[in-house]
Amino acid sequence: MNFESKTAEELMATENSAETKMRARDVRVSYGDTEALHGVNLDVYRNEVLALIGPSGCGKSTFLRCLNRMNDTIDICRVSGEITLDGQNIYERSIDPVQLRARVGMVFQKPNPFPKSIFDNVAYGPRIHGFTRDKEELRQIVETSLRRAGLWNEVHDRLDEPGTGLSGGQQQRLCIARAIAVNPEVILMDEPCSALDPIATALIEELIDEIKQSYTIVIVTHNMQQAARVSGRTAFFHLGNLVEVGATEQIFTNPGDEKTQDYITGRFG
Ligand SMILES: Nc1ncnc2c1ncn2[C@@H]1O[C@H](COP(=O)(O)OP(=O)(O)OP(=O)(O)O)[C@@H](O)[C@H]1O
Repeated sequence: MNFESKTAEELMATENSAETKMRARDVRVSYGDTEALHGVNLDVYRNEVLALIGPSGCGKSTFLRCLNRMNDTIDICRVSGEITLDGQNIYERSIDPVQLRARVGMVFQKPNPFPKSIFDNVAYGPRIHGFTRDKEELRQIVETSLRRAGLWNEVHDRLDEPGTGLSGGQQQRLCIARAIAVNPEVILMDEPCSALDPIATALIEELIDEIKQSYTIVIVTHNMQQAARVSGRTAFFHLGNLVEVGATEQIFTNPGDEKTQDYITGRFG
């Protein structure tokens, strides 16, 4: 059987298997009276890079924000359906969204370092979550996170300087270091390179390639070459629906749906 072309029933059957890190079932999202996502079923596998692609306004970012309840912060937004992380419904009352966002971190389109020093940007999460017993442990976490984000060599001698003083690409790597510092399991990236030049973009793509062994990554991108370069699977969204999901190579060379074909060949979007 083709692993990538499971029916909804077969997907349900895998719900508790170790390969599924996050599972979305019949996810509907409305902003006020307007439904933006019309019942999405999608699994995110452990340690994969999953790319979400599709024309502007199709609901990629809306879906991404469901995965760590960032939509909770939008007053008019309503989410229904079920999303699980390791089998647990993340919309249960008992789930603290702040704790959830430590497990499912997020990197935004525009680098958004806090108006704090480089050190404090990375130390912020471990401090508020009480991860460290002493200053040395915190320093270690900051160094490790900056190293993993490929930024240590550029900033180790100016950790006290403001994060906002770095270049755009460095700021984005700082934001990745900040996400990594709380030891997340999943990292959501919402067009993380759209504000960056090609060199800074290449560095972020290399970084994604390096860190994917340790994290599950879901990335929204408008750049199809980027999806092809960084992801193992790609999901194509259109007008609030998930049209298809499959191995990236298959989606880009032999998509199952005409709409996907039209999008990847530039006929719309
Ligand atoms: N905060 C919001 N308030 C009202 N409507 C919203 C809000 N955010 C998104 N929408 C609407 O939901 C739909 C999906 O938007 P979303 O940003 O998820 O799409 P997208 O595929 O990520 O688009 P893009 O590629 O342009 O970022 C759009 O019609 C958009 O106008």
